[in-house]
Amino acid sequence: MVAPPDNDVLWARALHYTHSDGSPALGGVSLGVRQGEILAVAGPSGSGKTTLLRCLSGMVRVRKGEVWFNSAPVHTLGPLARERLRRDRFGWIDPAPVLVPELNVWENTALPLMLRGTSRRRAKVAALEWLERLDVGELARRRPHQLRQAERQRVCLARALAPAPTVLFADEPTAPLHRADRAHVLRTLTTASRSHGITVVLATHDPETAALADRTVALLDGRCVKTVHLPPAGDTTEGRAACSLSV
Ligand SMILES: Nc1ncnc2c1ncn2[C@@H]1O[C@H](COP(=O)(O)OP(=O)(O)OP(=O)(O)O)[C@@H](O)[C@H]1O
Repeated sequence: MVAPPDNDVLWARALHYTHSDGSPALGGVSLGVRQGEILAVAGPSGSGKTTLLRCLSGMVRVRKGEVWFNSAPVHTLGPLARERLRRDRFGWIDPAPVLVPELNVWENTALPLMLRGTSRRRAKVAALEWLERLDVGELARRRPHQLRQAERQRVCLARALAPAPTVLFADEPTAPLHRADRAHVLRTLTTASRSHGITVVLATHDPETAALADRTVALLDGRCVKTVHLPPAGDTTEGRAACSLSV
């Protein structure tokens, strides 16, 4: 077993995954994600994006292949160790906003921090800061059922960012949003990632969303078909769109 290159925070080699009913999902995916990078995983519906994120984050154990986080072999960890890794180092955003209905907005946002051992007081401060950044600070005392879908998704984003995860996995995070909300949420996600050095693995089938990433890995039928490298973030939008291919 050979450890991954030092500059990759996350690294996968020859990942295979077949669902319990026999449906094939990944057929030998290899990739590396650098510290602080925003990597888009693009591809049509059913291409394996969600499954890849679930394997990389340790949510499911890969059937064949390797996943490394820094120098830790995630593929050999047991369920408890993977759970701890997800709690302490990773964040996750689902396509549909899922919040605890009995807790108000700031309590939902503070929850991952408190699970990590942060005091309720400090977790509340961090939660309120992130809710403000996402323009939902005034909703802090409301319950999830009192919010619009787009507001709930912003709360989910605040909840994922508040603990400053090393890697944030975002599975179609703007799927339930209108165009204007989508742009705002994506801007917040990319700005937060760059200012806090958070690595983001972003599954999307939307080319506009993928264009915000530093690099895109395209999947088709569970296999990587190409990698698109974009110029550094300081370049113009036109420059970023003119990407190079390294198949
Ligand atoms: N729980 C499951 N049981 C069986 N097959 C599944 C399951 N989840 C996904 N699949 C199948 O695995 C393949 C990959 O699915 P996956 O959800 O990873 O793709 P995706 O690119 O994220 O798609 P989408 O954009 O629609 O979410 C598809 O063929 C899908 O039908």
